[in-house]
Amino acid sequence: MENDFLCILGPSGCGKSTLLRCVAGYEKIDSGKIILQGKEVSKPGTDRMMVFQDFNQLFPWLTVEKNIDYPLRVNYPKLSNMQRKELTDYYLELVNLYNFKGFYPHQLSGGMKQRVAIVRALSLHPKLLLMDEPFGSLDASTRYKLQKELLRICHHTDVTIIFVTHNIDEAIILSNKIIVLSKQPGKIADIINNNIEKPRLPGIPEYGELWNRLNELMGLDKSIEESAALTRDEVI
Ligand SMILES: Nc1ncnc2c1ncn2[C@@H]1O[C@H](COP(=O)(O)OP(=O)(O)OP(=O)(O)O)[C@@H](O)[C@H]1O
Repeated sequence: MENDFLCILGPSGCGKSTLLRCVAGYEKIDSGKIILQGKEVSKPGTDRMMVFQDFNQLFPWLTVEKNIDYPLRVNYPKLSNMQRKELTDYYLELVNLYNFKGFYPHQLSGGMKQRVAIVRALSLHPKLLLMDEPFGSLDASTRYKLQKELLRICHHTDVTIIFVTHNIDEAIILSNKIIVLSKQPGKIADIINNNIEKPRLPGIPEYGELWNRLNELMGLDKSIEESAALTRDEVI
């Protein structure tokens, strides 16, 4: 489906990244098939672009602008310089980084690098944007800002996102649908439609109910209240 947001949620080591890498075409699968719009996936392609957790996925020797321009030049050689520039400018404006186009990756914050990586992937107009814990290395407040930013970006594209996370809150805040994997060996524990109205705030009763259900499906033992208390204690 176009413009869908699917989260793959599961505890550490259950095979979330492996599943995503299979969809990307990076891994050989032992059995079964991955079909995208009627075609079997057998190798990587620009119809499925990946964004990783690692901040160092940009080319360090190229400016922000050139980081977006280079894949466009390689994959769409018929685009003129002007067309590529228009596309690059459009995507940089989409993530409010136009003024940073001359910067090199080492001059950007982690959150800014991830935003460049997201629009670099989107500029190739993939059907699927595959995201492997892209905000996992960010502090809580930047992570929250980028989650909101990602939802905003989604409104401007027709891409479908498959987003891997082990963070229950992240899955609830972002997704329309959640595939829950159980502990290793990972099996699909359930597929859940997430229809909670946005903005999804932890105080809403449906939020707490879904949180506890996901937690139980993942085979974890803490309730949302215990988890919040733990976080408070850690902060104190
Ligand atoms: N279906 C599978 N068949 C064979 N090996 C698997 C399968 N799923 C996972 N593995 C192996 O299990 C290990 C952990 O998998 P993976 O990194 O995908 O887990 P994860 O859920 O993404 O973990 P984390 O959240 O800690 O990143 C890897 O070595 C991977 O090769």
